[in-house]
Amino acid sequence: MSSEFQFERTGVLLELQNVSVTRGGVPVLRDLNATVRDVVRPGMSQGQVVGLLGPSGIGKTTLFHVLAGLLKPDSGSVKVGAEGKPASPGLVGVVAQNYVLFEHRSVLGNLVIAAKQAGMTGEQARAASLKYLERFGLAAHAEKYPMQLSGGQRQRVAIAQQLLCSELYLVMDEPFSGLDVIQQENVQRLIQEVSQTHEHNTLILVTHDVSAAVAVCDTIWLMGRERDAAGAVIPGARIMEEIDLLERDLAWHPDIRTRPGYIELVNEIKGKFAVL
Ligand SMILES: Nc1ncnc2c1ncn2[C@@H]1O[C@H](COP(=O)(O)OP(=O)(O)OP(=O)(O)O)[C@@H](O)[C@H]1O
Repeated sequence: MSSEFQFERTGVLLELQNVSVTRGGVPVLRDLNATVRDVVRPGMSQGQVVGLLGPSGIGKTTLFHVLAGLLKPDSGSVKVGAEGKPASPGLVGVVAQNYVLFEHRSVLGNLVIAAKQAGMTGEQARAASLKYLERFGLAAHAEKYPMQLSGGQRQRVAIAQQLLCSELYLVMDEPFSGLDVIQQENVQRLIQEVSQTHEHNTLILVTHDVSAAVAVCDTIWLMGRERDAAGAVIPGARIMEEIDLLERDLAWHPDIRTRPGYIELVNEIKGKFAVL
């Protein structure tokens, strides 16, 4: 099936080339290759949402650190943006699972620091921060401290903060963890909104949650380990399969969870986990 939406995948925005990481003498990631291309949609500012999925212990967190520029691979490279710069903390925003914020500063203060870090003057930083607070439905909480926020509000502040201080590219660790279905749908909407604020915005979501990933992503990377001719597992994870949800017409639909093909794909991926 092909998408009912018009789109094209064009220039490379992220490239993992032969990335290998060994820990304690054991290969965790082995010669891993993957590419994110710019999704171009006529008349729309459309970003990219990639889900990084795999069974527990496969190496998702390790790859998350590599993508964030926080862990240098033993060999290979991660290049981001149209200019192919090496991934580094200033270029890549990181939304960790615990939504790290400065607890002794207000919500507005947290955002202003991030914006200044990106080189804005005080006045510009305040204006940009107020814009994000408005966009993320947080304007009424500007003067509150992080401990006075709900989990969902903290997550929105953390995303806004990272959007303010990094260029075009966010990695998020387990954004759906511990949420009920309604909260998941709110986060799903927020992710879609963020991905549509700038054409080059790319979000990479590291998650265990297959249903949520299929609901929100345009591409899924499935991590797993290869087997040798005798059937023995070869140490070190690779990206075994890239699933294009645009081609399957399973992206950008607000009613995705009820569309034909959605449940089938969720089950197909869960079935693959067992053998990865
Ligand atoms: N600092 C470390 N030293 C040695 N081994 C490590 C280290 N960090 C991770 N590992 C090993 O690397 C492998 C991958 O771990 P990682 O945390 O990346 O997996 P994961 O897919 O994120 O797991 P989960 O889904 O359970 O969080 C595991 O076998 C783990 O034991």
